Amino acid sequence: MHGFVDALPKAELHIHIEGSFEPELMFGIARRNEISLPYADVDALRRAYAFTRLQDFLDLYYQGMSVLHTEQDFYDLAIAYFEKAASQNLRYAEVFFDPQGHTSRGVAFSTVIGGLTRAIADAELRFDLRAKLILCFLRHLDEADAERTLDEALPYREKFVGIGLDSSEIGFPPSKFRNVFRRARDEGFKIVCHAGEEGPPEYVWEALDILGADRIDHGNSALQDMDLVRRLAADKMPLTVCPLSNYRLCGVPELKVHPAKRMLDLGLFVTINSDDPAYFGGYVGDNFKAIAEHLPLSADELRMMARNGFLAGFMDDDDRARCLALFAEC
Ligand SMILES: Nc1ncnc2[nH]cnc12
Ligand SMILES: [Zn+2]
Repeated sequence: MHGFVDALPKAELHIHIEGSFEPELMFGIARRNEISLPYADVDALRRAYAFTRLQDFLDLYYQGMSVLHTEQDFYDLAIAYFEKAASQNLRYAEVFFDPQGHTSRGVAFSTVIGGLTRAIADAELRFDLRAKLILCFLRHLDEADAERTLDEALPYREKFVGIGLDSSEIGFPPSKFRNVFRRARDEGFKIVCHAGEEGPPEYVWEALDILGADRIDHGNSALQDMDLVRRLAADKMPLTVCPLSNYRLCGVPELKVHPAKRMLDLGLFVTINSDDPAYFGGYVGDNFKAIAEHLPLSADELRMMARNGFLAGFMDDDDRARCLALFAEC
């Protein structure tokens, strides 16, 4: 099964670039910027990656990203992700970034987007991997902050395809951001939203009906509401499911009870993604292998989920046809 998974061409639509920050690179960049991290070494930092819920992880995620300052730092972060993911046959990625996590520390928006877009251009040449950016608002901040971030981003509008919503979920419903997402939609951006990772099915309804989401990031709690399941299935709404993330954040006690198989059986449109691979112990291929090992999935189901990643990507029809042709051989 591992050889089959290795050979599958993969797309991932749910990867936070700041969550791909491996401890070795983090220490290297911290040293370069003369910043000290509150851990003795890489092993001590990795030992801290024992999470019981989303917020435990987010606390370390924001601490880790705080060593990123220069355009080169963002380039190094992104090119390392592309190189690693390409080694697992990643061919297409839509990459989230959290500008407020950087601009709030005095790093210019142009520095962040400059480094990321330079890495995307190099990844295409070096790894035959195409990537696009999705700008995410932090939902623990207020809507006015998201509005200011959108204003700041609009001069760079050609450099990203969508707008998303991430960070702490419970207590921060999508409806809190209805105005800024209406503006983002009117500006022509695709909309994605983390919903149902830890939060209730109502947040998934809000992402659909109030934000107008084109995809739902996670969506696990939708399984608690059969009307919502029927709606998601009828709309062929893509769910960007993240098995190792759910396991490491204790959303599921064991991978063998991960809902990916149940979602497929209910007719949902499932894609497989890594979320924050440096923190959750695996890149996109590792996520496919984890579910292939622990769930009763057929080769056809694994292939379908890999194809779904390309079907749900925000790319034009020619690019999609080129990507889907990769499946002719597997
Ligand atoms: N899994 C996740 N959920 C919400 N916000 C995030 N930001 C980075 N990873 C996240
Ligand atoms: Zn995420």
